[in-house]
Amino acid sequence: MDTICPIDRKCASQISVLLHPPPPPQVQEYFEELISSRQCRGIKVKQNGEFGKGVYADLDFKEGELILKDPILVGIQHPSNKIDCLVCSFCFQFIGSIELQIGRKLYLQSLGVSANEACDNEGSSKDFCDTNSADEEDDCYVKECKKLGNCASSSSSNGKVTLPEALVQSLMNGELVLPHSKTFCLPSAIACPGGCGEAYYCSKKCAEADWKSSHSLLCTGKRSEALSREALAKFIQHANDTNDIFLLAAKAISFTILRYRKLKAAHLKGQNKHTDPVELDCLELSLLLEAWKPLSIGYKRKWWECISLPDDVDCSDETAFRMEIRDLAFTSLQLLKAAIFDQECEPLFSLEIYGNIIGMFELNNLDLVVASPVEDYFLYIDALPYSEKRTAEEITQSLLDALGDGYSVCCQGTAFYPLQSCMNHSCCPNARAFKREQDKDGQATIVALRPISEGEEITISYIEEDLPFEERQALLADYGFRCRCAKCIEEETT
Ligand SMILES: C[S@@+](CC[C@H](N)C(=O)[O-])C[C@H]1O[C@@H](n2cnc3c(N)ncnc32)[C@H](O)[C@@H]1O
Repeated sequence: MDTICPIDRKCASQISVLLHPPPPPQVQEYFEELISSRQCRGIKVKQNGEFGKGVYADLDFKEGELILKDPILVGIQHPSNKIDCLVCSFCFQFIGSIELQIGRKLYLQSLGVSANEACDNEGSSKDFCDTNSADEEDDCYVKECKKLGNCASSSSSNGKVTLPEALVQSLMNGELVLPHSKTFCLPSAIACPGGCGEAYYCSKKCAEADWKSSHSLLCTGKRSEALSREALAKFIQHANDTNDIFLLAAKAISFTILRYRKLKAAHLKGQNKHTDPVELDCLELSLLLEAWKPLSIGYKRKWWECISLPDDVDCSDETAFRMEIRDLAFTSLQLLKAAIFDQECEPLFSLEIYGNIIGMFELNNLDLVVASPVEDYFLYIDALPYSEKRTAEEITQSLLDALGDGYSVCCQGTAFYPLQSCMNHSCCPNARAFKREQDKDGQATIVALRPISEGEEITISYIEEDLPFEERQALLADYGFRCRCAKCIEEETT
């Protein structure tokens, strides 16, 4: 395949500007605004530390204290995890009800839907589910669930106990209310306003925010703003078959295009529409740079250059391996281009930018994890006083047996967090990403591991920090660097 990307050459100068971080005062201003909009107190981003940017304490923190809650800039739930957990496609909190979570999973299980098959449903269109009623939303979800099942193989031999279909249906449609489930109330599932039947939300606010942020271009439903829904379905299918990081890259590109369009509309409002073509080019580039700013801040390298060599690839095959990764990215990019290309944002469709976006995720992303309320529910039942527990278990035990180990699967994905991604690594960190009892969505939550004094750098560990020195360095090679924290420097020299 010819992997020369014509846009790389055509837009070389714009690409170079996009890949150059904005000047320090602009970066500083961006972070100050971001920090003031977050649930955090006393942190600042400094740009010229030993390892480039870093986050520093602006106040003293006590051990266990919350340092930062960082909302996601772009994130995805892994497609294979969608069978296990129904979560809001914007904030990633669990939605529906305990009954729906369990029923949906048992239903898909009974159809033999495997993780990969669950991803194959992308692109199928579905009537718009325009309703506010929780019951109707759930019913609408049941239909979608059936469709997910229909396109999967129907071999239901998964070794788990199967329950009567009517019981599973009654869990999904809300007819069966499980004992004590009201203690674990979840927001109703609201269908995507574009009608894709793929995205669900915890609230209209999240549905609108996702639509405006990126989903309007990436929705496969009737109201999609994509150039071609068929092309979009092909792009999604390719990502599901190869690497779901392409779905996240598509979100980053859609996010930038939509921001660009909004900025341009605001700029042109009330202005002379007949701007000189040269002026218009300059204007478009400066608006694109502004739209791209939240992503320009992230530390970047090209994906095929920074990805570490898998164990099963011999060193002598390294060049071929990196070329293969580059080819794969190029194929994905061509599919995305056919689906959502925007001439005014052409540089975003260069292989150079696509590779850097994915490389940025590779080097900066944090695992997106949200604990399952279904696990909490079964633990709660287990902890009830003896007679209450026995009564409840007359209904719940068969469900637990049918779910098997899968009852506790949490929401899993990957996300880019604008402030957390500025935190440097230390093998002796003073903070960590840690979800507390009350943290029910996908935001990154950073808490102090020990007292931190004003002025100290806030560091987290990207890996299991208690491993021996060489193992730590090997793991950090996946993040593209050799650790030079105090602990590593000391251990290297002794
Ligand atoms: C997630 S970014 C952290 C923010 C980054 N310093 C920046 O300027 O954007 C991770 C990158 O920071 C640098 N880094 C972080 N911790 C480090 C450490 N302990 N030793 C050496 N380099 C480190 C590496 O270049 C790494 O790839």
